[in-house]
Amino acid sequence: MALAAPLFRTFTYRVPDGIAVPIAPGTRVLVSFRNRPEIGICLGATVPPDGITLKPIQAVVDDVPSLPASLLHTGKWIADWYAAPLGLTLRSMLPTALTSAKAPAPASRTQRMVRIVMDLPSLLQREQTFARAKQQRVVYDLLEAQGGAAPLESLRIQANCSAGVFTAMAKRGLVDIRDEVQQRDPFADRAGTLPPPNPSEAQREAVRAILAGDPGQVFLLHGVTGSGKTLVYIEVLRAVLQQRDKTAIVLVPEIALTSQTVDRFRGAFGDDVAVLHSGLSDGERLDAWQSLRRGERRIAVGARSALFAPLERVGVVIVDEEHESSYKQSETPRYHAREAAIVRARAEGAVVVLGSATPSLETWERADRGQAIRLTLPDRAAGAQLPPVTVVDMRVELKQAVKERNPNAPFDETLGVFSKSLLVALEQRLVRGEQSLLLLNRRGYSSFMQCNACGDVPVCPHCSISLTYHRVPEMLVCHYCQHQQPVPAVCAQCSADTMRRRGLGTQQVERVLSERFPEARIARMDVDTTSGKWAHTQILDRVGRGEVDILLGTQMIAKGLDFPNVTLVGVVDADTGLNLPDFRAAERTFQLVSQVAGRAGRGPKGGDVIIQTRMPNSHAIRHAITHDVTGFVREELGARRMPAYPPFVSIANVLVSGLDQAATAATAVAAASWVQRLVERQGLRDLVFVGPAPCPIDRIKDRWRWHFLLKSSQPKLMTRVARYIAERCPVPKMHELRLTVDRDPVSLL
Ligand SMILES: Nc1ncnc2c1ncn2[C@@H]1O[C@H](COP(=O)(O)OP(=O)(O)OP(=O)(O)O)[C@@H](O)[C@H]1O
Ligand SMILES: [Zn+2]
Repeated sequence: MALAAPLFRTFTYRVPDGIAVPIAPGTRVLVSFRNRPEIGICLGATVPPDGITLKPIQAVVDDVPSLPASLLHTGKWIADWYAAPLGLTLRSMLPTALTSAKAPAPASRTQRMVRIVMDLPSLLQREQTFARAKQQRVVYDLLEAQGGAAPLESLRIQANCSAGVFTAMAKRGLVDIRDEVQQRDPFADRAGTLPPPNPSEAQREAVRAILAGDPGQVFLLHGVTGSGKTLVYIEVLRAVLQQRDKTAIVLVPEIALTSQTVDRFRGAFGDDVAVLHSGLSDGERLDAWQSLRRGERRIAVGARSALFAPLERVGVVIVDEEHESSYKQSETPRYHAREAAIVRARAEGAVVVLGSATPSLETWERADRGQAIRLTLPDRAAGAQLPPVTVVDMRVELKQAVKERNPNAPFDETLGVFSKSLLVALEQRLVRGEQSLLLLNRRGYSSFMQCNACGDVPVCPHCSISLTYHRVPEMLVCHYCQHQQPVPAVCAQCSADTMRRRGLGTQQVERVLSERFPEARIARMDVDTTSGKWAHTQILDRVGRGEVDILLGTQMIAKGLDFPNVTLVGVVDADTGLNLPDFRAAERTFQLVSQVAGRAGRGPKGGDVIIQTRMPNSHAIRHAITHDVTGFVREELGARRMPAYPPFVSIANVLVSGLDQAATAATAVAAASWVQRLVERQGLRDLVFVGPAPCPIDRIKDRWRWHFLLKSSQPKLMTRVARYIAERCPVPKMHELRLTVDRDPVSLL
């Protein structure tokens, strides 16, 4: 039996009289473990060794196994491949309500909401209204950035103020406060979408090929942005459900950001769709799970973990935007949902469709090797064209601007933020009543502060990372641990009053924009404006209804959005991720820039893309400009051969962390030589070893971090070694030292 403990072993219990045998594998049973009631998952029967008294099972909880054979198989594969304890893995595949020996608490149905009732559009009005009420101003600005309404509790935490501030604002008639029944699952009753259009010949061809696939066959559906991949999915689902009487799983990167796509599935299949999203309470999640289990709903749509939907007779597993790194789980079990999807589909005899306009190098290679069939949608649907892309070299732009600048004029804040051509293009859109999207993948106001005299940069006391300057509310914030501290008036090192803000964040772009275009309706979408449960969906719905002229945001706005009235996409700074010390930096940048560019010109009005960069010659940017995936992949694959990186080798990142710097370093060095000895003893020639060294971010949340990398061209060997390390590598029991093995990591920071 498997129990949810961080141990690489299984447990044996006795089946007492009165409980029917055999108990089917995948069945939940109640046992006593460490003197506490726990839910265990039966794996099978064994012959117990002589002379050992076994504890009895207390009860069998399921009448049919909670984990059917294909899921149990997938769980075992995940535990094996990613070197994770089986019990923890199986637990993470089931809804919380099913793995706790206690009943789930009912979810609270109401929450206190704050809404703006008095509009203060101009800066002057705001300065007057909030002359001496600084905290009220902060709350007001926060509310506005979140679309005018937000839960009181989340605002209070963000503004770091007392509840009295809200009461005072309500008294002044600025906001309204009331208890509202929490919006129920917004996917349960969203307005229906139009019936899907008729598929084009290219789409029909892809559907035919997928439906003709052998059981377990993997397809790469490579369709340019706006080519209508969703319609291909819908037609495949229709055939699988109606003609073959089977079920289906659809994975999307993040439900909140892909509400449009989800709406289309619901529009086509109505209540046959169970939407599994993170906003569900434990009870709601259980309901959804059971409706799938009983066969009342036949399509599970959700992020990563929807892969574990308890469906039987699965005919197809679709992974939309398969290149997204959110498919990798960042805690144990550290599985990649795309890879696990292939394993489950094989066990079910289902086909797999991996869809993307910018496929991952792993999937591209898989198709090159013949392990996936490549299907291509080369053109946009309904005759739309891919938008032309203009590049602005911001180095040249700035030089020019400085040269032309009138020394007597006041400092122009748009300098260095917007190029002339982007400003002109934005202006045109506003005049024509069209919409624009602006990407800047950095939240906050300024990325960091620096002393002009001594060069000192305030860093987080808990992490090796500079603090980001936030203006609303005004704070220095750590983006890794959420630590906040007041903005220093003088330098902590040299006491000079010369602290300057450097680097651009979304809050600053929003401010510059609203000053430059005071009449424009601007919405900002980043982590800070989307803390409310349905905030993402609300912002996107407003864009869809035409209530937003300019949507500004981080990578959140680059995922699958389909708004025909968006005729301009601007990338404020394409270089934010390009210099990260990670072998995937170029791939990520190429995908992000290509994806956001692909949001433009999806309707009959066409569209333009303007990309601002200081590195116009990097291959990530060059190929994104021409929408050239093949060109990018060819060049990037070349760079991954020497030194070897995925997809040419399998890698595992072994991370050692702990509270004491010296002990962490010593443990990492000892672990590395332990592995080195293992490699030598076993004569493992196909195992390359890099490190140990401090991680690029060598401290997060007070924990020091060291790592070393293992590379091998033999996945089986990697599985054995990774597991051996996770299970056996000695780690001293002090300073909270911890060793984790991250197989196929998506980030090396
Ligand atoms: N055969 C068709 N005829 C008319 N319109 C279509 C057809 N197929 C798709 N469309 C429309 O084209 C638009 C783009 O489709 P969709 O959002 O599925 O693209 P996509 O391939 O997922 O793109 P991306 O990768 O950029 O998200 C949608 O508005 C869709 O309704
Ligand atoms: Zn921190």
